[in-house]
This record gives sequence, structure tokens and C-alpha cells, in this order.
Amino acid sequence: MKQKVLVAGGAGYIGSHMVKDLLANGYEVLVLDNLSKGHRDAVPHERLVLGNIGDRDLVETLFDQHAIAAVMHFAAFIEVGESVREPEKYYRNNFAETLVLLDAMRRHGIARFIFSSTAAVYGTPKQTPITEDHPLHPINPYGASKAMVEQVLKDFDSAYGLKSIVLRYFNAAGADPDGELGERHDPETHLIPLVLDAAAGARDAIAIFGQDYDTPDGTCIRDYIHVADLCQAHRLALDALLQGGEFNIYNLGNGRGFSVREVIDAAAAVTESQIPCRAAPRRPGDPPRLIADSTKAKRELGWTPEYTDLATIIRHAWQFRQRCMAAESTVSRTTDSPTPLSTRT
Ligand SMILES: NC(=O)c1ccc[n+]([C@@H]2O[C@H](COP(=O)([O-])OP(=O)(O)OC[C@H]3O[C@@H](n4cnc5c(N)ncnc54)[C@H](O)[C@@H]3O)[C@@H](O)[C@H]2O)c1
Ligand SMILES: O=c1ccn([C@@H]2O[C@H](COP(=O)(O)OP(=O)(O)O[C@H]3O[C@H](CO)[C@@H](O)[C@H](O)[C@H]3O)[C@@H](O)[C@H]2O)c(=O)[nH]1
Repeated sequence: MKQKVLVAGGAGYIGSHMVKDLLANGYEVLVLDNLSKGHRDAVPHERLVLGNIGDRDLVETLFDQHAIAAVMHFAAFIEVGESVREPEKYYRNNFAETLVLLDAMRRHGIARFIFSSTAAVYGTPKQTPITEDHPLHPINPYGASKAMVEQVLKDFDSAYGLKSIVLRYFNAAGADPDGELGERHDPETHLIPLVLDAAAGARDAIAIFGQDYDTPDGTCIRDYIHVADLCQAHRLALDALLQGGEFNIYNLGNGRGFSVREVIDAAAAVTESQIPCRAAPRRPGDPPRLIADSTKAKRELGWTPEYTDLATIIRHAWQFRQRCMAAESTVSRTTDSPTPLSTRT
């Protein structure tokens, strides 16, 4: 019988790619998403349960009605800058609501959990590349909310035997290599899609947040990891838990950092466009440099990222963006009223 996985936040960017990946690999999938940020058309409609991970009655009913083998938890608010301005929103959604989900799992004896954590738990790292044993000193509420969940997961493992794998992603980027799914945050705050907006002329210029960091060109350095490679790591983590694996933590990145300026230059080459830029102040909560050491995930999970080249990551994001633009222009030519973009057939 197929194993059933509950994907919380499965209508979002990374979660929707995960749903597609799981279905392609023979799993049953149920998605729980409140669509606060996600897209209804990013998941097969018959699999979507509309609701909140912090709705205890709903979650307990789901666990009563479905034989859930494992939960993958993508549901969260994700903007570093917003978390500095509105910390309550982040601690409530990312921490308090997750606690409700975990408690319902515990009460129903569902004992396998895969958690989307983040490089933001490390804060400003003492050294790069960062290994998993680097101390956690988050410098923004987003990272702190994720570190708090990690602590809960360790304690739930010890006390209740709820087994988790924590995946600390660095900067998720790119899109489904088939072109069917991609990143559609609204508002978009992530560098690569914003740079592609500027390349397409949909935005006047890309603001560079800080040019006085202690990096070779003065702009922040990040480790961009393809969304399809993140999905591969989740599937391997799921297999490990289903085979009796224990609590563990893995960094997921390519081990190579690119500055904001290097990303802009790479995007200009991929799109064959001029990308106008303007200097802007530093964004609060941004560490200067985040680069992963993912040796442990490769060694223990057998993770072999496929799309490690920055140009490939940007090209896939660009292909998805162009597909969306083509679909939107077809819709606006054929209807008077706006129709939601459907990326699934
Ligand atoms: N995008 C990145 O670069 C990145 C990097 C590191 C970690 N992560 C983590 O990966 C996960 C997914 O990120 P993403 O970029 O796909 O974000 P996203 O905003 O596209 O997806 C999150 C999804 O969760 C849903 N959601 C949010 N709160 C919910 C709640 N309380 N109940 C039910 N559904 C809820 C949203 O509607 C959305 O569909 C997040 O946990 C994020 O912290 C993302
Ligand atoms: O218009 C922009 C947008 C971003 N940046 C910079 O580009 C870099 C990357 O920013 P962004 O794409 O917003 O990602 P991060 O803030 O690094 O955060 C992402 O990556 C983290 C892990 O490293 C995850 O935890 C977060 O969820 C995810 O949003 C940062 O230095 C930003 O200051 C700009 O200069 N201009």
C-alpha cells in the first residue's frame, strides 16, 4: 500500500514542488494549506485541504480520517525583513501553530516529521562554510521562530519518540525543470525573482540592500539551492525516517556563495538583458554571508544535488516566469475579467 504523507504548506513554492515529486515517486499525498500565501492551482485540487496547521479540530480530524505515515512541514511565514518589523506574526504562525500540529501528531501516534528549517538559525556565522554543529544565534525573529521549533522537536523526540529530520535550507531558488511550477510569492521579496522582474522590465530597477558589507564586492553573499534538489533531500529524509531513522539535522546548500552583484550579473547573462540596479540601505536582519557545508546530507542521506550551477537555477526560474507571462497575455486577450493563472492541466 502507498504511504500517505501530509504536506503542510504544500500549496506554496517549495511545498508544491514537493507534492509533485512525492506523487511522481509513488506516495499518496494530502496537502494542508490555508492559502495565506500559496496558490490553489499549484496542487491537484482533490488533494488540498483548506485550513490552518494551528486548527486543532481540523488537524485531529485529518489524523482520524487518514493513515498518515509522515508529515512534511513547509507552512510558515518566510520574510526576514517582515519578521523584524512584525515578530508576533512570526512567533505565532511559525512556532505556536506548529506546536498545535506537533501536539496533534503526538496524540495520534504519528511519529515522523520533516521540518523546513533555515540557515537563518545560525545568525551571523563565525565561519563559513557552516556545518550543523555551528552554534545557533539567530539575528531575526524568523530564524528564532525556526530555532524554537527545532528545540521542540528534540524534546518531543526524547519525551514522546516523535522522530524528526530537520532540514536547514540555504536560499531556495529555481523552478520545476519541467516548467510546470515555480516561485510566485506575493509580494515577492526574494532576490532572484525580483532580478528577473527587472530583466523583464516589470520593475524599474533592483535595489541592492547594502554595498558596504565585508565581502569582496560589498554585497551580501548567499548559497542558492535548486528547489528540485531540496525535494530530493526531503524524499531521502522521508525514506530514512520510514526505515526507522533517528532525529537528525542537515544543512542543504551547494557550498558556494554568490554576492547580490554576482546574481544580477548571472541573471543578465541568462536573460540577455540589461538589469538596472540602485543602491539601497542594508535590510535589517541580513547576515553578510551564508554558505552551507552539506557534507553530512551527502554522506548520510546520499543526497546528490543535480542542478548546482547558478545559471541553471536562474534559467529554470526565467523559463517559469516567461511561461506565466505568456499564459497571462493569452488570458488577457481572451477574457474581459481576470482569470487565475493555472499552471497545472
Ligand atoms: N524560500 C526559501 O528560500 C526558504 C529557505 C529556507 C527555509 N524555507 C522554509 O521553507 C518553507 C517553505 O517556504 P516557501 O518559500 O515555499 O514559502 P511559501 O510562502 O511559498 O509557502 C508556505 C505555504 O504555507 C502556507 N501557510 C503558511 N502558514 C500556514 C498556516 N498557519 N497553516 C496552513 N498553511 C500555512 C502558505 O499559504 C504557503 O502556501 C518555509 O517553512 C520556509 O521557512 C524557505
Ligand atoms: O530586492 C532585493 C532582495 C534581496 N536582496 C538581498 O539578496 C540577498 C538574498 O535575499 P532574499 O532572496 O530575500 O533571501 P534571504 O533574506 O537570504 O532569505 C531566504 O533564505 C533564507 C536562508 O538563507 C531563508 O531562511 C528565507 O526563508 C529566505 O527568504 C540578501 O542579502 C538581500 O539583502 C537585495 O539586495 N535586494
